[in-house]
Amino acid sequence: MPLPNDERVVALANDLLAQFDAIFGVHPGFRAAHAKGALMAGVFTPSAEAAKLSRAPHFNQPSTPVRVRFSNSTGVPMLPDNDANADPRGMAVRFVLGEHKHTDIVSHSVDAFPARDGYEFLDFLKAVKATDPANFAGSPLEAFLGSHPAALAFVQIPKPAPSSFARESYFGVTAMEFINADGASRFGRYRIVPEEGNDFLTAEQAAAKDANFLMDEIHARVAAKPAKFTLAVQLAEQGDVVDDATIHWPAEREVLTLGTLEINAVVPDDAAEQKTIIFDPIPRVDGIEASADPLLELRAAIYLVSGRRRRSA
Ligand code: HEM
Repeated sequence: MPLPNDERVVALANDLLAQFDAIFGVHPGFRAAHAKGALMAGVFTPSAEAAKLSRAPHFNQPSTPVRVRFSNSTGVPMLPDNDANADPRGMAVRFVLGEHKHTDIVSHSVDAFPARDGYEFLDFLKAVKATDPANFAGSPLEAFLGSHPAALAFVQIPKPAPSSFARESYFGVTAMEFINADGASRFGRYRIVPEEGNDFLTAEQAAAKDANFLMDEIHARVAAKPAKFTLAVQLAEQGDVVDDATIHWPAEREVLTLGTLEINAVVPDDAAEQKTIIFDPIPRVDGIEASADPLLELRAAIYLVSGRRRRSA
């Protein structure tokens, strides 16, 4: 997972990291975003259709071990699981293809993102930091949302707390390019859907929960029986915009099942492994390429910078 060659991307990643620090505080040894999480182990089994879409190894071999990290939003490591700022939740998946060989999916629980690129996201974060929620009228955030419809739509999407990390759906948001053994290519966006279906809490139910209810629940659930998800991909048609995460494709686009994720074990040295593992939004595997969405290269840079800082703390 190298840093991009483009110095502007690396500089932007550092500016964004500084902005996360300004909003959430610096918490050595933790992620600058999605700081609180739980790391699990499991296995991915592909569907027969997966190999027709992509020649990537995990879509063509019988099964592949995975690491899965569920997380709360924000860079606050002790954030209560029932805090309204803990949504969207995160789900990061690593397909372990060999020693030092892997490919990842980094997804969250809304099918949207507030900004088209990192510069716009930085402006959004600056407006958040400069705004007192108690005095929203006339604030920098009100002005930003008034002139950025995708950001307004993102903040207005309901984000109820799930009853379990295993009762929530997760979305890759940015498009990837899938290439099969014949060289045929299709663009698509990942979605990860729980086998037991979505289940959300009302605000009153969430308020009655304790601060670690989701972390405790997923540990207990996985110790008792596997948590299962369907990995799917929404496929773009000719002419769909594939390099802008703020533009949605029509709901009727085909959704292809790629396989089943079965999470069946708690990682013994959870805290230490969470500190070490750095998920990568760019696939870096034969058969799946990053689209030209500018969020991808930028995210790869900031996850690496944030991850190296965490490891050295
Ligand atoms: C400009 C856009 C974005 C920025 C600047 C950003 C920033 C960050 C940072 C700094 C981290 C911590 C990385 C680490 O220390 O390992 C992180 C983690 C994460 N982000 Fe983003 N992010 C962006 C977009 C997104 C999008 C579009 C999604 C969902 C599709 C997403 C989902 C996540 C998740 C799930 C994690 C936790 C990964 C883990 O468990 O290690 N982010 N993000």
